This record gives sequence, structure tokens and C-alpha cells, in this order.
Amino acid sequence: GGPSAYNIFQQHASPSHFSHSNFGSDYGDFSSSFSGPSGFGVSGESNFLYQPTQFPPPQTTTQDPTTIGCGTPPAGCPKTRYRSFDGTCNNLRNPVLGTPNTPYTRLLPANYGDGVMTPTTAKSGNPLPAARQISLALYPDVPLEDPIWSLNAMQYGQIITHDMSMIAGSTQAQPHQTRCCTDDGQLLELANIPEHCFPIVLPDNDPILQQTRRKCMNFVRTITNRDRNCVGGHTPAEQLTNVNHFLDLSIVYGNTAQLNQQLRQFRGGRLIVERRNNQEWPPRATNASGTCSIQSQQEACYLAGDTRVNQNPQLTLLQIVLLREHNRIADVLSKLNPHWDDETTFQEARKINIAEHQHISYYEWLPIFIGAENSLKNRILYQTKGFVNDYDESVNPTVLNEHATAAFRYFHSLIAGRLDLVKEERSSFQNLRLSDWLNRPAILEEGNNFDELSRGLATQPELNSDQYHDSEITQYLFRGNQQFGSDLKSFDVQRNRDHGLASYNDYRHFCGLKRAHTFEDLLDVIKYENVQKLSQIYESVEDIDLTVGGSLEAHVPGTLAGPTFLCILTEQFFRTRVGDRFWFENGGDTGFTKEQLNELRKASISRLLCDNSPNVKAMQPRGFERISHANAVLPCDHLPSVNLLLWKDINGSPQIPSPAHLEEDYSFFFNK
Ligand code: HEM
Repeated sequence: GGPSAYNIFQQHASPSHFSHSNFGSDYGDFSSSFSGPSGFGVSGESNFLYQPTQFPPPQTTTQDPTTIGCGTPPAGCPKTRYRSFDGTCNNLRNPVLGTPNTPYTRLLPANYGDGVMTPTTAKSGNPLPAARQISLALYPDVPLEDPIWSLNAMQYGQIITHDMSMIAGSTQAQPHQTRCCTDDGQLLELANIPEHCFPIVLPDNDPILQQTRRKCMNFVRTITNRDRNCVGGHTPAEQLTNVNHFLDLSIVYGNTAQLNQQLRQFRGGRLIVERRNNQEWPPRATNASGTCSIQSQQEACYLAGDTRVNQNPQLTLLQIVLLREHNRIADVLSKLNPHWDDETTFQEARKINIAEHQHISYYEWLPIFIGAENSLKNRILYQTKGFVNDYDESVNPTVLNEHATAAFRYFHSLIAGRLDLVKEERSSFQNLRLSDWLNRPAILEEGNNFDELSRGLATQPELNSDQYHDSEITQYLFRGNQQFGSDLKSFDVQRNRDHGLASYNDYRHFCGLKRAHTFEDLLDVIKYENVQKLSQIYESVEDIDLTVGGSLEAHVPGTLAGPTFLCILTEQFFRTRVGDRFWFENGGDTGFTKEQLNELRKASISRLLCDNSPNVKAMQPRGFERISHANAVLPCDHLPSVNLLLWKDINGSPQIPSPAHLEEDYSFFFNK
């Protein structure tokens, strides 16, 4: 390696260029460029905060009403302290902002091959080096474990991801219905390739090709606002995401009111569950054989707020934990407030569950990934016992394409190919091979697997955040019964080009590093060996994909990412917080009382697992961190918990419990 890379890198160690005033200024203010009218009125008499006539003009030009459009403006915005399921009316200036089927946004203009929609090419006009070749050369399987962080940290990251975005047109689990290769993995004749295909071609030295003779991996382009006729002419395509953009547990509650209806029991504020083996499980998916890789009709395949719920066992486990947490909260609220109707109990439980999730995501998870100091400096985290009223309706909460397609996917490197089953005394006695259990969640219901995988999450290390990737995801992903499968890293590189992201060099510049004129200029943040490989793979330093360059940078100390990805992640998590009118720390009509807020700040991933994995009786306090002397396993009831007694109400309004009521005798609750 080149030690000089690290010396120069030290100059960039302080993330001072992440100050928000810098973002967007060079490139037009993306964070406040809303198309809607600037003024809006709140009518005191009306039940609506926002009148339909005040809506901005629809984003569409020639929208085809038979397709799901690029965001449908609501008929009006009711006055309510609860968020909508689809995110409409979160932003009252533009109520469609952050809703499903709307485009991602970008920090830098797109770089399509034709300037409008075709995948990115090299500056010379040649095709870029094959995605799979890059994956084989730069992302091999070198199993280095993270010395500090548990697999839980990786897994909660995927929960956060799924809460915020999902490229339109893919299932991210099952093989796509559009087939861009022949059934036996050969390239189709040009004339026979279906629309939207962008197949991944395997190079001759490919181990999969050599053993199976497959030459082609399926890859279907993401649906864009041009495909849906929301824009036309020469407007560059923008990809659509089909979930709402807010960090609001839509993975549990659904992204539309319709789906939410299917998930609710409409009794006691609860979500539908099925009881088996004395545990609560999600309801069954309606189309189990189409959704999961099940081997019999009896095998479990779940329905949840997010279609990816069954993708891998640990993801499903956390989804179930969050579902059970809702019902646990709803049951306590029903006991405390028997006069509340189903709707009030449901919405209050949902509100508490979302607040716990936002707290865990930001205060427990985020500092590990983007650094505590960086987060505090950029007004993403606050050290306070008060409210944080930082909502800013001019901040766009939309997910950044650069974040979802490149920066956040860097953490695919943390995925472990084996999932440990761990006993209560923390011995691991068996493990599951990841590729055996993708889209087969029934494994969670066997024996004590749920508890054992739950402990495994907190006990097993995640893999290092580095350029190495477990072959379970680069050779065997979604292999089903086959010997080999797909390659997530090839997907990530190909997706970068499908979405036409600007080059790594452009983002270096945007994020405050020096623009590189030669490959050697990359040595400021990328080690010599990798710069050498890049120079062999790419024709020009200008051609390096953001996904690739960003993933090779040395980390900013105290974080799990290099400076370019850190800059993008920081910008995203700022927007996700400050652009959310219902952020849990905001005071006022949409928030909690200060006492309730400070209870919610006691929520933790460890307590969440304790409370919802029936035979897990002990956990280390910091569940994203591996067990150590400084983070030893403790009985669950030694871990702080959110005291729901503060939600007892006798005024008929769930908002403002008077402190006097808290002195009542609630012994029934403590004895529960
Ligand atoms: C076992 C764990 C995981 C598996 C099997 C997995 C698999 C996948 C797959 C198949 C896709 C779609 C790829 C494409 O077609 O472009 C995807 C997208 C993505 N993944 Fe993962 N992933 C995992 C964990 C994670 C983690 C830990 C993170 C981050 C902390 C993450 C972040 C993302 C992001 C940001 C996307 C794009 C989301 C979007 O559609 O907007 N994933 N992942």
C-alpha cells in the first residue's frame, strides 16, 4: 500500500466541509427549490391546514392516468397530530413531497450516456468497464470481522434503508419478471431484448461462467418519471422510489392507507398477528409462492408494510420485533386508557413506536456510521433534555439518488454470510448459510431460532466496512436451488450507471476534496494498490463510478465511511431529520410532552430485542456494539425502558397528560 495516501488523507480528516451552508450552493439550492407557491395560509376555522387550491401544480406534464404517477397530490391536508401513511401533508407547502412513486432527488445533475436517459458511458463514448469485472477485481471475499460493532448494526442499517427508499420496478428479492438473459444464462439477441434491460455480462475469467457457462446476469433498469410520462421532452430521467421517503416505520405500517387497512386488526389499536408457539407472527402474504421461495404451501411467508420483509432472516426478525413492539405498546395503552377507541390507541402506539425507531436510528446507530462529532456539528444530533424545534419546511426530505444508489450501499460490505445461532449464555452452536434462507422466513419459527438469531444479531460481529464482500452476496445471492446466484456488488455498480450518477470525481469536488486530474491525484484518499487497479480498469480518472471510487476511500476517523460517502450520508440524514414535520423531538401539536420525550430517549435496540424475543433474558446495554467488559450482558430489566405510564390520560386527549395523574397508583402495571 502507499503510506502517502494516508498522510495526505489526514488533512481531510476533519469533516469541516460538511457544514450545511456549503451544500447545494454551487449547484443551485436543491434543498429549497420547491415548485409550489411560497405562501400558504392556515385557516383557523377549517379542519384542513391546507386547502386543495393552494397545492402546487402537479409535477406531471403528460401523465397517463392508467399508470401509477409521480406522486398524487392529496385532496387536502387534515389537521392532525398523526402522520399519514404515505407521507402526504408532511410538508404543507408541497404536500406530495416525500410520498411513494415520486423521484429521488440529486446533489449533482445526471450523467446519462445520451444526456437524457441511457446508462452512463466513458467520457470517450466507449462502454464503461464491465460491472462484474469491477466486482471481481475490487470486491473479493476477505472475511475480516469488525472489531467493535455487532451484526445488529448492519441489520438495523437495512431496516433504515427499507424505511426510506425502494427503486421502482424491482422486488429486491425474487427474480425480476422481465428476463434480460436466456433461461440458461446466455445473452439474448439484440432484437429480442425486452425494454428496460441492461444485462450484466460475465467476463471470461469469471468463476461462475467457468463453472456454469452462464454469461449473463439479469438486470432490469429502474422505472423513471419518463417511463411514467411524468416528464417529457429532453428532461433527464429521474428514477422513482415506491415507498415514502420519511423515516417513519412504513416498513411496519405500510406506505399507503390501503395497505395499512390490511395490516390492522381494528381492535385495541393492534396490528394483525397470528399466534403460533405462544409467539406473535406477521400475517401471511396473499401470494406466498410468488413472494417467497417456499417449498410447500404451508411454509410461512409474511405480509408486512414493506414487500422486502422476507428477504433475509435477520431482516425479517427485526421487522417482527418492530411489529411486536407496536402491539406491546398498544396493549399497555389500552390498559392505561380503556376509554380510547381503536384508532386513538393505534395512532398513539404507532407514534411511540416511530419515536423509538427514530431515536435508535439517530442517537444509537448513526453516530457509529457517520460519527458523533460529525453529527453534532452538522445539527443532526443534539445533546439536550429539551425539545429540538429544527423543522424547516424549505428542507427537502426526498431521498438522494446518490445516497440510495451509491453511498448507503457501501454498507453491503458489512453483511456476514453465516448467521450465528446463540444460546442464552452466549455460546454459538450452529449457523445458517445466508443464501440458503433468502426469502424463506419459516426458519424463524423453528425451535428456538427466533431467540437464538436475536442473540446472534447482538453477539456476532458484522464484517468490516471495507472493500471486501462476503461471497454469499457476490456469488450466491438469491441462488435458490442453484449452485450459484447473482452478485450484489455488480448490481450496485450497474445501478449507479442505470441511474446515471455523476462521476466520483464530480462528487469529490462537490464534497470538498480536490478534483483529480490524474489517477495519482486519488492517492490523497485511496491507497496505492487500489489506485493502480483503478488505472488498469478505467480509461480515464473522470470515468470512475461514484459507487466504486467512494468505496475505496480511507475512512474519516470515528466513522465507517470515506469523506465523499460521508458527505452524502451526512446530507441525507440532515434532510431526513430537519425535513420531517413529525420528527419525534419537535414540540408542539405534532409532538410529545417533554416528560414523554425524555422517556422515549431511553429506547434502545437492546431493550427492543429483550422486550420482543420471548426467551432473551439478558443483553448488553449497547446492542450495536459487540459484547465486552465495557459492554457486558445484563439482565433485561436492568436496561432502561420507556415508561408508558406517561401516556395515561384522563382528559380525553392523549396529548398532554397532567403531571398530577402520574402520581396515581399504577401497581397493576408494574405487576404485569
Ligand atoms: C443481508 C443483507 C442485505 C441484502 C441481501 C441486500 C440486498 C439488496 C438488494 C438485492 C438490493 C437491490 C439491488 C439492485 O437491484 O439495485 C439492495 C439495495 C439496497 N441496499 Fe441492500 N442488502 C442488504 C443489506 C443492506 C444494508 C446493511 C444496507 C445499508 C446499511 C443496505 C443498503 C441498500 C440500499 C441503500 C439499497 C438501495 C435502496 C433503494 O432501492 O433505494 N443493504 N440491497
